[in-house]
Amino acid sequence: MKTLSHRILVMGVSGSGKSHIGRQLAQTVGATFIDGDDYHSPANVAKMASGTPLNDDDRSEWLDTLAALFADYRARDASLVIACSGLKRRYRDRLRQGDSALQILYLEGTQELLLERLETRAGHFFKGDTMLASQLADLEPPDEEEAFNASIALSPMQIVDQFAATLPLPSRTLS
Ligand SMILES: Nc1ncnc2c1ncn2[C@@H]1O[C@H](COP(=O)(O)OP(=O)(O)O)[C@@H](O)[C@H]1O
Ligand SMILES: O=C(O)[C@H](O)[C@@H](O)[C@H](O)[C@H](O)COP(=O)(O)O
Repeated sequence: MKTLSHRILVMGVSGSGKSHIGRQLAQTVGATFIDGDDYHSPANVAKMASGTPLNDDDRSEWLDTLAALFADYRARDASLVIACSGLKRRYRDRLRQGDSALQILYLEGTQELLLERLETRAGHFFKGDTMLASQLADLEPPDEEEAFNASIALSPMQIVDQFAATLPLPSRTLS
């Protein structure tokens, strides 16, 4: 009996709600939650904390580590939600590794609302409007083929419920 499992990427710029909503989504669909930021190297964290945006090279090993986690859970038919900025299309293709079943939730918001969210968030290494501007500059928004797009003006549960409704039921078993 094959059980449907999910691999889900929650993407967006800093402050879009990836960690907060990704955690709630994982609970809703019965998946493990991994915050991609926990896998940044100390050098990357120090670089961002100093106000210097990451570049493609900085992100390379980090993306491969997260891609390996998706592949491991897929091989075990286990459900996983990863919160990861996934700013560029080629980053998301790297995380997907040809897994057409990988689902993407894209959290979209205005720069004003994003800044407001970053200001309300305490004790995070990622700060400042220049850093957010660099993220928005790097962002290649997915189209509707690639991702489900949710406005961060909605409540976390509204976003989770809307996205979860698009998924095949994870508990349904297939004979
Ligand atoms: N939909 C939402 N509505 C209101 N506040 C939110 C929403 N999503 C996230 N937040 C809050 O916004 C801040 C940034 O969320 P976070 O998950 O840290 O974003 P990211 O991981 O994308 O940087 C946190 O204080 C979080 O509690
Ligand atoms: O790709 C990047 O430049 C980083 O991953 C960045 O997008 C990420 O957002 C920061 O690590 C801050 O973490 P939060 O997104 O949780 O604010």
